[in-house]
Amino acid sequence: MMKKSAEGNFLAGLLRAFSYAASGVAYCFRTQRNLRIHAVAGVLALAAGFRLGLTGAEMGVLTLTIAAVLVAEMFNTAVEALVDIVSPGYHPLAKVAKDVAAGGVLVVALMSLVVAYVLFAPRIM
Ligand SMILES: Nc1ncnc2c1ncn2[C@@H]1O[C@H](COP(=O)(O)OP(=O)(O)OP(=O)(O)O)[C@@H](O)[C@H]1O
Repeated sequence: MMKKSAEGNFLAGLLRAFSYAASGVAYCFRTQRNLRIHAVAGVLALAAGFRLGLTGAEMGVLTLTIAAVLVAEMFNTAVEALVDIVSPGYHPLAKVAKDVAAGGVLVVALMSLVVAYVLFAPRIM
């Protein structure tokens, strides 16, 4: 009896954690235009990958690259929210935090263009 209720608590906790995480994803999609643009670009890239016959490993690399861009956008959103709580007024370190988080998104987005070129250029040319 005790064991069953412990399992129930475990499952309920797991479900609760999942629903918090899902609401974080939903928040980002609702409020972040760049994330929506990146997600659409990612879906188009995956469709093009299937159409052009990328191998399984290539599709894996493409998927991980798309995920890296989306995750960077989400962490950027989290950093922005934290900075806005901690430092609603101007602070040079708040600027550093936001600029570095945005820079991380820029780096991974630029690298994703390189990955797209390496994967798609040989198929297209
Ligand atoms: N509290 C602050 N102190 C100092 N500089 C800030 C502060 N808040 C924002 N900034 C500067 O303004 C820039 C834009 O900040 P903002 O919060 O508007 O983010 P954003 O990049 O426009 O993101 P989004 O439009 O997705 O909310 C930051 O990158 C940073 O350089």
